[in-house]
Amino acid sequence: MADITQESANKMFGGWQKVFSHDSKELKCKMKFGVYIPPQAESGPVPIVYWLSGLTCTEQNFVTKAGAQQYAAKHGFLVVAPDTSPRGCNIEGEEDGWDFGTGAGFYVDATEEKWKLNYRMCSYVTKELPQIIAANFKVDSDKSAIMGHSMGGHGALICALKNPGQYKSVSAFAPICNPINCPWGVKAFTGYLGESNKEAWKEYDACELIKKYNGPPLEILVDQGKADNFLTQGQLLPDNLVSACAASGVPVVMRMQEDYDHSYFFMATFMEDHFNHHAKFLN
Ligand SMILES: N[C@@H](CCC(=O)N[C@@H](CS)C(=O)NCC(=O)O)C(=O)O
Repeated sequence: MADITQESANKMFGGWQKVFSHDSKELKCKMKFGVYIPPQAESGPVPIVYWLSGLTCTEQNFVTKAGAQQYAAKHGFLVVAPDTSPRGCNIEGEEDGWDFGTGAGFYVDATEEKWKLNYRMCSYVTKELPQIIAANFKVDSDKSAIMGHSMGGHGALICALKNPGQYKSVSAFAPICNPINCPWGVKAFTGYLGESNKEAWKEYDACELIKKYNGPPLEILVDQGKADNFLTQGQLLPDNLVSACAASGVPVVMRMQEDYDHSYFFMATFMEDHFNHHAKFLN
């Protein structure tokens, strides 16, 4: 294995849940990521599913709480779960809040002076990490999918929309659908991309990117809990995604789930459906 260090390994559903660390060239710091290696990887290259987590998460939240490994084992998918931001870069203000800086990279490549050296999560997820996975695991990179939760749901949508063809399918749980119009997104984009450059903001907004998407057909699956406190606070704006998809002819299945909240309990409940969705395009 080149350039990555195994931090942990646990046998699970016939495969292995592992965590690796490495020195990221994009982020210029040490990063960790989780990899579930399904039993099928012993006999040949397998498809890859990338998972992007939400605010405050590390690579651990998905690994320990989503219950996804059983479905990855069933379908034979390698599942990669990176951290949500650079860590320990000693940038002034990095640790001041839970919705900006550490744990809140927002999957953008920052352009503001203070952040632009390290906060390059878009390039990390779509370029550096896929290269590392291809170099170190028995995978078929042409068969990649991406999914995520909340800030990571936003990340999954924009990664798929900005890189036509790189991901065969995309899905999300409670994604931040329209960050340029919600408080979390406005705070993050102001900080990372600058207050005045609204055109740059649009390059990281799923509702804006859908308007100009011109790649292979994408069928988006979204689950959203109706009892999600961040839905009521206007952070997620799923209706805006449905409208943007309708206007652009991009198919989206938006499932509003009665009584479910924003947590991993909600996601674990519907995780199997998301893996079945990706299996339609990866197998
Ligand atoms: N910072 C708030 C909320 C943060 C939050 O809900 N984060 C979501 C993603 S937006 C999450 O996945 N948290 C970690 C977990 O539930 O394991 C808190 O800690 O109460």
